[in-house]
Amino acid sequence: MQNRQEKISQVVVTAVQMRDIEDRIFAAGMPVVALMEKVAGLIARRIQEIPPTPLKKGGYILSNTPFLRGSPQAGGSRVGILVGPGHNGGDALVVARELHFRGYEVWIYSPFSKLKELTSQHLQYAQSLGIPIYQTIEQLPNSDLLIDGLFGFGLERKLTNPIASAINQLNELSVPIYSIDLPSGLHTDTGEVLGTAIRATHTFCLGLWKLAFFQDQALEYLGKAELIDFDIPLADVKAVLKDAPSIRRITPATALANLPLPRPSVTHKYKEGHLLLICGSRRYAGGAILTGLGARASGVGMLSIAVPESLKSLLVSHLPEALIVGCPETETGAIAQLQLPEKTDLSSFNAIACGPGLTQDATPIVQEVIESDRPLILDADGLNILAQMGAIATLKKRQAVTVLTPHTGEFQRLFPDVPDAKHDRMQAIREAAAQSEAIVLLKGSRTAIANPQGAVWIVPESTPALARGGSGDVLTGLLGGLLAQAATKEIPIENIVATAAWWHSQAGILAAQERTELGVDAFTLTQYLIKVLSN
Ligand SMILES: NC(=O)C1=CN([C@@H]2O[C@H](COP(=O)(O)OP(=O)(O)OC[C@H]3O[C@@H](n4cnc5c(N)ncnc54)[C@H](O)[C@@H]3O)[C@@H](O)[C@H]2O)[C@H](O)CC1
Ligand SMILES: [K+]
Repeated sequence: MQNRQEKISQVVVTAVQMRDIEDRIFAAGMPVVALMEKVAGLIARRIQEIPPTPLKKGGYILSNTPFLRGSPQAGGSRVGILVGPGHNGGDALVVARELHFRGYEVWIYSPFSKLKELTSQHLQYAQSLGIPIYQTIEQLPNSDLLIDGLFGFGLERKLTNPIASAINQLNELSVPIYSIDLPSGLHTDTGEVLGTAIRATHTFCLGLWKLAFFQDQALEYLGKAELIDFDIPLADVKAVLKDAPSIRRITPATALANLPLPRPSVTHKYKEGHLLLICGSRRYAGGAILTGLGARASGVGMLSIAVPESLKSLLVSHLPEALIVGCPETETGAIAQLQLPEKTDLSSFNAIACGPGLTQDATPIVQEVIESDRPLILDADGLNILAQMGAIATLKKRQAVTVLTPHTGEFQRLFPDVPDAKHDRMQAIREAAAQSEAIVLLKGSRTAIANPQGAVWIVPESTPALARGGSGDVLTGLLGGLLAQAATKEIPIENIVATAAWWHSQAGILAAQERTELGVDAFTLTQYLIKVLSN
């Protein structure tokens, strides 16, 4: 049985779901005022614990501000608290009061004339304590740290002046900003910037992860994100989420539950999955090698790689364990025809992964594998060819599972009529998966996966080091190898896809830690896959 904390860390909610969960807690008797006190108390404690971080703006380290280190009086830590009209502002005011009593030099910026009742009471008390309160941005004294409690999940509309311009000016200060719940100005679900938004160095997400934390467009505003768990009962989470298609963060515990894939002590290579990779062309030979090396790391029992004849010896030298199938090639050096060894046809394989480096000249091969009854991963040119065939109609005819692994550009070519993936990635992949009846893995800073039933899995951490040619080929091979093995082991395919995406990101993170972000070329990445498991 997973413990409560692990379960909570997998949940991702929308603003409406969060409000419904909160309402159940209040209806059950928890006083609003007590919950705010508890939540803000936890935030205040975390603020005092966090070591000073170098402030990065535009990629440059500006200063190493010694705020909140050691005795606040000695450090002279000055903390500015930004207070909005709702309960996000109320949280901020409780933090202000706590830090004031811990000896910090606190001031409050409260630009709104109308506040919710509880927020207004906390402001009144702060004033009675002698904490200075300012209404306009021009009056604000210097500070070592800002706490952003302007808006939380209650932000409904675009920010306008004067608050929008105040936020822009605050962002310009070379001062770290810690946001409460989420950076003010971000849409809680889409992560869209509503006019403007606070650029936080650190964000305390309250209670449950909100969807915005995994939307690419929000990432540069969030800084370092952490969950403040304030003991939301699991029963309330379940009660609210039961009918909604679930969105889950892939945690180390969930991914590692499948890794390495279980292998009985008595087995043989064909029982541990047989993967067929179809990849490469004279023009793109490296893609085939990288896909093969990704598959190697998966531990797949048997690996066959179909490439144009002229690439055969190259592939053999890089992957001596694989069966390299040299195929007749077009004048341009693409695979012209799949020529599998005698007594072998596509039904000999547990899974097929097709696409990296093929070029569009390999269209007949892609059509052939789509028509097969094998579990299939399509990537790169496999996706471009599918887009030309009409993705939705073509995929709906398949009998076996299909996994698509597009980046945003490929996604738009595949699904031109699905709402823009740049606006709301989760919604876009959900619709694409539902319409095509395929599993859709959308690559990005936070890769997300949807199944046709509407469930979504999110890779919660990654590294920009993976934004590099060939890194997707490695994922395709890895995923293919896992899928071929899973076909023999009754593990749900979605779990395998999520596991592969998590593993790939973790290898990037580990490689970047050891070699810097610049040192993670795709070949190096393949060498870190096993290290993720053996570390
Ligand atoms: N999740 C929990 O269980 C807890 C949440 N807490 C905190 O409360 C906020 C949500 O509070 P709420 O009052 O509902 O909303 P906000 O503070 O985000 O602000 C809404 C407030 O702002 C007005 N408004 C909305 N859009 C605009 C706009 N564009 N311009 C101006 N004003 C706007 C709106 O009318 C409301 O008055 C949550 O994030 C947590 O921080 C609890 O404290 C603890 C439990
Ligand atoms: K906020």
